Amino acid sequence: MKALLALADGTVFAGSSIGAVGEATGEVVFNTSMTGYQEILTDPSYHGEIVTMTYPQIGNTGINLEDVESSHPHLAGFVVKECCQQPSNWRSCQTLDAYLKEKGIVGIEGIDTRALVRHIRSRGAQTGIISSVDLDPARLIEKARQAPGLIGRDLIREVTTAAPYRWRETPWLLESGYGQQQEPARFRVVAYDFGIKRNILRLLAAAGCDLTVVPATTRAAEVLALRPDGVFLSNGPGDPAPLTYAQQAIAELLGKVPLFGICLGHQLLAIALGGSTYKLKFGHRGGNQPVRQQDSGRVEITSQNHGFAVAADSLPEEVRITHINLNDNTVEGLEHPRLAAFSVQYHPEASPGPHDARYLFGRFTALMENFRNNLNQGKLNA
Ligand SMILES: NC(=O)CC[C@H](N)C(=O)O
Repeated sequence: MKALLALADGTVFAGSSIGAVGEATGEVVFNTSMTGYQEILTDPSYHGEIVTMTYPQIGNTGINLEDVESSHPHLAGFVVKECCQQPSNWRSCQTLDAYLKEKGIVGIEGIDTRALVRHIRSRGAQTGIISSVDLDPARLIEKARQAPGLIGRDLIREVTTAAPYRWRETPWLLESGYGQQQEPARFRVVAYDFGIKRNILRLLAAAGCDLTVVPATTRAAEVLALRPDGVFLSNGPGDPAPLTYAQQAIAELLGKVPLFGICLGHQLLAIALGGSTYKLKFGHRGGNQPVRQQDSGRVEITSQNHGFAVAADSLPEEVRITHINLNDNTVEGLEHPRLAAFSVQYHPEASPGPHDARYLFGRFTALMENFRNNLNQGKLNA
């Protein structure tokens, strides 16, 4: 069945429908990961986005029941060059196409994804529409123009948990699959769910954190009432700027409890510290983004998925920029030593991607340990 992808600037690509028959609008972005499409589909940070995979064949290993980062796909639409109809993998139980159909995700294949990505890189990310029900280019371009962009919208309320829950699952092992936390946890951690990826929770559980996941709108006082040793600020979709309730909660937690943020959590922490964010031309999405640790000069290859970034010159003096992106020198990590808070723009949990940055989970537990010791010695008065 025929399908079209139309961009707000009037560019139209013709291809074939995959997944659900229908129409979907969102910001058209691209991800350069060669694999990991299941994790990408189910990463809640893609809510509101139409994701184009630059790797030409997607779906080769099918769909399994395990490699998911949340309960279901969140992205608005999916664009591939070729959707593999004969997957081969010992865990595969479904084709990508059947999965997208079952989950109601509209997709398109058979377009020149290289031309699309080059277009986005030169013109910038913009809204677009995939349709397999309306094939009139002019009408689709108009619908793409009418569709809301990402700026100024609160998307985290649409993906956050309705109620708090506990988490004990640990990372996947080849011999035994996902594990369960065994030893008594050393740290009580409250994790804000702005659209949290499960592998973050698994790695925190493996690092010895007793986890309570709370809705995005939870107030600081409610978090402190749980007497946490640390608070984690998750990844999530959309623009951090309009999320004033989350910024306020973080500002109230600063100095009272150690904080660790990833991606949207990093952006919200920066705003709570007095900084600001801006929209990148086309963002960073993929598994090979080089990031330099400013202290050691070491380079990590990182997994990333973001369209907004922290403005370096907006940060107050006490905030240290700890990591920078070597492709475009944007801020990739920061810390406020006195207030025991740090964050990264990239994804140390990978899923999918390299594991270079897993040390950050250990940094969080060390920070909590230190904070606790200082409290016990009556040293901390921040
Ligand atoms: N993965 C994320 O948390 C993304 C953060 C934010 N939504 C951005 O696009 O910049």
